[in-house]
Amino acid sequence: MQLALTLEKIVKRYGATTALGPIDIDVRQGELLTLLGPSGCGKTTTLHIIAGLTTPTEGRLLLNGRNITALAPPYRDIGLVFQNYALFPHRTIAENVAFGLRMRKVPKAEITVRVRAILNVVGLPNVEERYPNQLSGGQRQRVALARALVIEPSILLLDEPLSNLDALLRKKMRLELREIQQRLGITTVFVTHDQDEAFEMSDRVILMNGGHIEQIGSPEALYDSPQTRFAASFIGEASLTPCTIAQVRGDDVVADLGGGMTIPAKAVRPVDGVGSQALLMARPERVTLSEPNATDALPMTISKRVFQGERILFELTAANGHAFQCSVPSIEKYREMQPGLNVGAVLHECRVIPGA
Ligand SMILES: Nc1ncnc2c1ncn2[C@@H]1O[C@H](COP(=O)(O)OP(=O)(O)OP(=O)(O)O)[C@@H](O)[C@H]1O
Repeated sequence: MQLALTLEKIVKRYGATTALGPIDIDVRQGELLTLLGPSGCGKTTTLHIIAGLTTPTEGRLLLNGRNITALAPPYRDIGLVFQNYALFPHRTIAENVAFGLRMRKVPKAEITVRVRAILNVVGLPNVEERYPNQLSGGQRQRVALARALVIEPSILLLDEPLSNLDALLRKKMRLELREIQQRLGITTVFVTHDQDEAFEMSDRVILMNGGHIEQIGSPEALYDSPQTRFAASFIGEASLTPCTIAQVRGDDVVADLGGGMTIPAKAVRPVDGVGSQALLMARPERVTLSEPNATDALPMTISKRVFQGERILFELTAANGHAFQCSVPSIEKYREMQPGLNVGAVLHECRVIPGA
């Protein structure tokens, strides 16, 4: 595994307040790594430190093995795309895209060829002579991407690049962006607070919270094995219930939720043994409904029903008072189920987070 960029013990303090860190991040060659997390968690600060727009209070940055911590932004070999495009309004698209090449004193003839080529890559042939206000939001964002890519940077930084686009275009653009990133094989660090975007686009996701890293992993790993209460509640929908470990065999455990309710689950890391406290995570789409007395099913009552179009979300309440969410496809058999109905619920593929 080749590393493109390393953040070593990076800290950012404003006066007495630590906004970020210490954090360590390794960005692998060619991957798309996403910084995900709620507002104020430190995503932008991290990205700006990589770009050289913010100076870290402590720590080192290595780009392809070279220490760039003290290097000014233009010398960092980094392409940057912001959410507001930041195009020059009175310059043509060709001039906008050519900007970085002109700064680098690339010969004119070569600039023309490279600008045309990169506009083709982002799917915008024949717009060179237009001005930014003659393009749609999605097209402008592709111009901003072309401008960052034309200098052939070692690393591409994307700061919420899709957040100014409407929902439909956003969905289309994230697939396009990912496709371009993979085709070029360009190492990319992407900032978003949108989980769907992070999941669809990333090789790995860094979940941040309060200036520190909560968890790093593939989208699947984050979804399937959240390591903390925060990760379990931030990523996807989940019912989280305190439990006591009743049985342990490797990572297979039985969680005791009280009132005679026990549920088999997988521990996301070794538990502290029988009797230890943990958190049980059940994903709504992994709950199936059957008759109240079906084998293996837990007796519950539908306490709430939310019609969502494609799916129906039920809240189920067990006799011991614990509530669970259950998401089912919007088909006839479920449409008829209303609050007050007694059902049997099977909670599949539950996880146990030790000590959370
Ligand atoms: N110039 C500054 N002075 C003081 N504190 C700052 C400054 N810039 C950022 N912070 C603080 O640093 C923390 C991290 O901010 P940052 O902008 O990196 O968060 P973020 O995850 O990008 O949030 P958002 O999604 O809202 O952009 C926040 O608590 C913020 O208030």
